[in-house]
Amino acid sequence: MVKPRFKGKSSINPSSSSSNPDRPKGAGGNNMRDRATIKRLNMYRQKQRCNSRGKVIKPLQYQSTVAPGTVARVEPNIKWFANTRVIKQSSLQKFQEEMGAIQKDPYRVVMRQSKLPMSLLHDRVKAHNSKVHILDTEGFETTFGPKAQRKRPSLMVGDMTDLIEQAEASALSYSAEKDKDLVTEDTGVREEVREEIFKKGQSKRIWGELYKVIDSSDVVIQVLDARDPIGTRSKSIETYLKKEKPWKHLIFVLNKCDLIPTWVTKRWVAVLSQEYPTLAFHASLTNSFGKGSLIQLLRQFGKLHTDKKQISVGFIGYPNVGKSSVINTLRSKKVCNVAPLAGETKVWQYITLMRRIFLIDCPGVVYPSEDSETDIVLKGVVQVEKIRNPEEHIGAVLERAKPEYIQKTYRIPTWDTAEDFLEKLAFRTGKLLKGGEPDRATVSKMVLNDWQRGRIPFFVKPPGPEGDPEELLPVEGPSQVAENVQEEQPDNPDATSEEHEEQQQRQQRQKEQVQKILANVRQNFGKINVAPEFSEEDLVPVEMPDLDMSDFSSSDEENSEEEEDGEEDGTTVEPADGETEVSEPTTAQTGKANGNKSSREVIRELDEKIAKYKQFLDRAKSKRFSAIRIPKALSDKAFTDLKTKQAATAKQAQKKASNQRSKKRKAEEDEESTQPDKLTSKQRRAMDRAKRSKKVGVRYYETHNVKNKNKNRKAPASATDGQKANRSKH
Ligand SMILES: Nc1nc2c(ncn2[C@@H]2O[C@H](COP(=O)(O)OP(=O)(O)OP(=O)(O)O)[C@@H](O)[C@H]2O)c(=O)[nH]1
Repeated sequence: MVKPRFKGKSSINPSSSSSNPDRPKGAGGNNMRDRATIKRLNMYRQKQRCNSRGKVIKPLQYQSTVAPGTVARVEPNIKWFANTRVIKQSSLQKFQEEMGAIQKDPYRVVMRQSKLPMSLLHDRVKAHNSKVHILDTEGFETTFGPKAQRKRPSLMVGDMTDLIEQAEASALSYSAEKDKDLVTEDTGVREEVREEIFKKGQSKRIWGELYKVIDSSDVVIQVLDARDPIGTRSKSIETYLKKEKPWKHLIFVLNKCDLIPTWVTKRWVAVLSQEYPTLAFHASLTNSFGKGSLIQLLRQFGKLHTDKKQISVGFIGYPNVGKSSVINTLRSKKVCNVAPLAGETKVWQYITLMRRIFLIDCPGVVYPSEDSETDIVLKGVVQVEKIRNPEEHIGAVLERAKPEYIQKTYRIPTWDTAEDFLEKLAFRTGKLLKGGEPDRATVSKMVLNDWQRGRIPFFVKPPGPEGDPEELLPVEGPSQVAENVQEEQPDNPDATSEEHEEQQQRQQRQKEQVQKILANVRQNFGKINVAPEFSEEDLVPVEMPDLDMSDFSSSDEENSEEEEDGEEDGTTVEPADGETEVSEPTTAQTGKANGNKSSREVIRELDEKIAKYKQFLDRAKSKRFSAIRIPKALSDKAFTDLKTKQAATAKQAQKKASNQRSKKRKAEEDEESTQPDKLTSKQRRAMDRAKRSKKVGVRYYETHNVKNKNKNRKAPASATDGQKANRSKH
């Protein structure tokens, strides 16, 4: 009987295909691929098969999964045990004893510790509460005795009573509100996470930019908003500069002085000068204030660093305080982008002011503080368009600004609440939604924009009672700063007395230099053009020492002088600019000078001055300047003085003119008698006209009398021309 053949599927593939790893030997000739190569090649070639619905029906090799619960076996491999060494207990003990002895011996060293199983030397499991065996390694005498050499831990207290006192003091000063670790009952109410827009100016990148600017600057200028100098000031950066970079000069620039009354500027300058040199500033390309003083100050600082090729001046400060605007004002052109939106400056940038002075603009930085969202909005850090609920901040605006300013700005006489105010404003301005509903959001944005751009008069009152600040707060800036300079010098205990003396002398010299620099910078605040109209209540008369006609054209003069100053020649010019208090010609002096001039020149000068004065007043009216508050008596005096002077000079001029006229007439008559008879009357008139110097009214006659005008055109330009024409006719 024939044995039945095995009908099941054989695991060995008998085919002689080159892709068959099981193919019989010699089927592919002598140069046959081995089994492993064929398997690898097959692996590369394989493709996953899916059904029409995209479900995998044949996974790739090595990607197949087995059903859960399937018992799979892993092939044991000798390689798993390759790195394991087995050691007998007796060998381990020997190792521990011998190595332990060597390790304890201070005169011997265990070499190649990383190659040896050093962990076997120590107990694997250490007791959690194991004692510190100090006495195992050190003797009692050197550890605890009176001759103890062991370092003591530095404790906050010396003895028990100290500890008790301290504990009592800290218990008294404890406040549950500040305790971050206090476990409180969860009421389910959570503070809403601050929106991203309120974190503007606080990013790591911006702080990085700030430190880059500080590191690169020799003089750091902190620009403050005059409306709220303390709110836009960073004490932390000041302390950082004082501690870490004491050799850098820090100055405050109180910008936007045009938005606050002059007495407030004066007072803030006095207050802030007690800590750092402070300058009032109004950034504007056409009507600036403080530019001359600042340039002058920078030049003087440049002189202090004669060892350097140039000095860099970094402008730091809160967003939107006007850092870029100050730089543009100093350069008298737009070199930095400026916008009423915070965060316009994105990265630091270098600007050359002069050959030896570079300016660095820095993005605005928001310093860590406890400011609420409303505070942040009102300081102008957030773009109004991005605020989700602008209505929420209107209450604060109405609280901070005086009602009369709000009434004047928006022409709304009364309101009860912020909502009521918004409704009334929406109706007044026609900002209505469908169905006549007031559009509170739009109106709120409008108010916030006005606030940020300084259209609503507002300022934080400086400390101290109202009045002339100079009487109340003596400006101690220079001496104070000089003291700071002295303080900032690091102590050097090893220095010899000679070195010490030298150091002191150097300090003294530096002190004197800084004092001299700051003594030069005195500003005449009377020249600030204050834009908003403040009420009488907010205005305190400020003394204006040099109130002369020239004051009204100050900005132009100042600019021109500064341009001279700002020449890139690097030479130093002694301080002399319009708004710094340099002695200006008094009226008496000008009067004296006038005496030497001809009356016509005097009249022209006076006319020019009157024109300038008129122009200034027109500008003031159109911009609704409360401007320089000139005490009425003073302005009346200035006017009457001017009028009498003008009248006197006019009379003089008239007299002289009539004298001259009669003289001229005589001369003409004489001339006429000597003239040749040949000339016709027409020619004579033409000659006369050519000879005669132009008088007032001549031009009017020429241009308005059409008949004469035509004649004039036809007439030859000069007598000689006329003669030539005649000759050619003949
Ligand atoms: N009234 C008035 N406005 C000013 C003055 N200086 C700057 N501004 C305005 O303030 C706004 C902000 O000025 P920027 O120079 O862009 O301020 P910034 O500090 O550089 O702002 P960031 O780029 O955010 O750091 C602009 O709309 C300026 O016109 C000033 O002296 N008076």
